[in-house]
Amino acid sequence: MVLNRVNSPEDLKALSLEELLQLAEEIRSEIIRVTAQNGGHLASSLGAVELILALHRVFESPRDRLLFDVGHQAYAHKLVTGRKDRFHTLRQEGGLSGFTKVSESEHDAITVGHASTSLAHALGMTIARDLRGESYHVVAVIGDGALTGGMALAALNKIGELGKRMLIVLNDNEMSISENVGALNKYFKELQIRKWVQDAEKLGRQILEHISPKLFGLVDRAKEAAKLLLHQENPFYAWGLRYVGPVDGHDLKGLVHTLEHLKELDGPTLLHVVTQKGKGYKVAEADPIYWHGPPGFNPERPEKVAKGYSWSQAFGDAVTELAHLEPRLFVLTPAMREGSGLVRYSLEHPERYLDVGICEDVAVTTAAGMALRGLKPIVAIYSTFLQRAYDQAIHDVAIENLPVVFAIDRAGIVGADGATHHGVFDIAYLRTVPNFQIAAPKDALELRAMLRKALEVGGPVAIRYPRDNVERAPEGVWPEIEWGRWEVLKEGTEAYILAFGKTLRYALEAAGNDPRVGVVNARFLKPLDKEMLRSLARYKLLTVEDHQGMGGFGSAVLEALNEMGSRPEVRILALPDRFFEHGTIPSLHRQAGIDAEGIRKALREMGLHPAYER
Ligand SMILES: CC(=O)c1sc(CCOP(=O)(O)OP(=O)(O)O)c(C)[n+]1Cc1cnc(C)nc1N
Ligand SMILES: [Mg+2]
Repeated sequence: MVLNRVNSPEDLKALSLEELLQLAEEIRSEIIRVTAQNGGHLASSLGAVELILALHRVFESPRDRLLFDVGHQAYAHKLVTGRKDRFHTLRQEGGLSGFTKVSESEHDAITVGHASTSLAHALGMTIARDLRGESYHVVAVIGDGALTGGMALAALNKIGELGKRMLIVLNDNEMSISENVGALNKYFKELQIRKWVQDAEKLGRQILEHISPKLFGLVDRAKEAAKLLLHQENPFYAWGLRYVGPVDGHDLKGLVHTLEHLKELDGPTLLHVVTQKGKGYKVAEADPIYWHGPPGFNPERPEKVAKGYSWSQAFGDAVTELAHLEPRLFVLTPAMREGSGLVRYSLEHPERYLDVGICEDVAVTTAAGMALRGLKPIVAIYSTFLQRAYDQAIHDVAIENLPVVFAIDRAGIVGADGATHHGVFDIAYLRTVPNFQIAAPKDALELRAMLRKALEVGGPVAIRYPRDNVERAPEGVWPEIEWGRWEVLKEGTEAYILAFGKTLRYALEAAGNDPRVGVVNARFLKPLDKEMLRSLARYKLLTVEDHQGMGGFGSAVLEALNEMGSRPEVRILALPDRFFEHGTIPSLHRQAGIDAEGIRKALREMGLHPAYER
């Protein structure tokens, strides 16, 4: 096993080409083995194996800084930078992160999980390097999907202007999670046609050199002139970059040769490599969408695992039906068609569906444009990724009180993707924005009711729901809902648990059949149901939410009680002021004290000991 002899990137330098090729295969097997047991970003990491080995062969990490955009394709990087013995802990609680993470290794140049940040990071590093008179290399690997992000393109603009030495490697596999979108993506495809031209040219060159070196010189000069013409419209030239490629991203020998050459060049260079997402694992090559991030699987007989019916699917089914009832409805996604449950919708309503690419800011402001011209847009977006469009939500939607619905998926702790992906800030960052209304349904029926009503109430409405399974609601059923009204699910004589969203299940479990403890489905956070809150102010109150405590649902309840001059005993159960790493959702909820056990503990502390303890 070659991998056994690799404990740092330094060890790659001593390997022969055959050993490097052997190492690539061993790394592929290890990625498959561990992802099969832990789940993870399989296809992206399989596609980047040769590229990562070539980079570590040519550059000297950690002196040279290798940046991986999103960081989900970097499993090979982890394996050759001293973490192979811990690789089996990938994405497990207390184990290796599924992305690169500065605090995890000196070889991890940036902490990532959100896309399109690598180029601005690289820009900053080259400025720091030059200002401090240092001379290391800065290399940023960015996928074709991540390059659809506005901050990547804006950083390119600056990189090209400053002209500082750096290498940008565009890892082009024509895929985001779904098929990639955008004009640049189309252009890359054309360039790849040129790749076949290059291959033919290479063959022609060999023949010519064999026949007549003179003739070869003539043709070579003609080719250079043509190339200049052909490349004129190459946008990377307009961005002030040297463009090289496209080259085969799985040709380890060719990559090493090219990188050795590019390493010597000054200024910013973009190397366009063409890879196959899922390379080396038939099922992942055939279906890079499912195998982008599969849950565990049997590596010998890899089959798709049928997941339960999720909130995302409940949302997708609801909007697919709703579009038949409301012709002005339009659904937008920032590159998360599968994740947001929109495959069915996109097939049934292609003319009212838009994947803008990995650019949440564009999704929100495009929706604002649609709303200004009479459509009823719904932006389907993960809580964590909505953070990328906060100003757009305020500046382009809320100020004019536009009718844009935000279907916020993955609201709350999300599990193995960890701190970069937990959706635990959206209540705080939306609640303070005038005109925004915020709700959280208790089940799929209530989600349908809220979505339909949200299209009528006007103004920006955020409906948040968790990463979880949910009981399917019958098609065609659209229950009524009293907008802004909470729902008492269980009466109590001494205390009430006010639960927002997913934690309602924990509240009901904790209250059990204790007659002293009532439970409220506090499904509207803005507007808060102040009438019911006033009526409950004579009881002890316990709020519980899957969100940061600061600025969350509990804060809103306290502010409202203060406004009405009520001073009941109130306890807030929410996430403490720290980041939560990767782990299972139940375990992280337990750590945060917002699960049924945490609620029981809080009730005891409020003097409501369970009967068996009295
Ligand atoms: C992991 C994750 O959350 C990924 S990986 C990915 C596709 C990246 O495509 P790229 O071409 O860059 O890489 P490839 O997989 O190698 O093809 C997306 C959209 N996401 C979700 C996502 C959405 N929006 C933002 C801002 N960041 C992320 N990470
Ligand atoms: Mg890609």
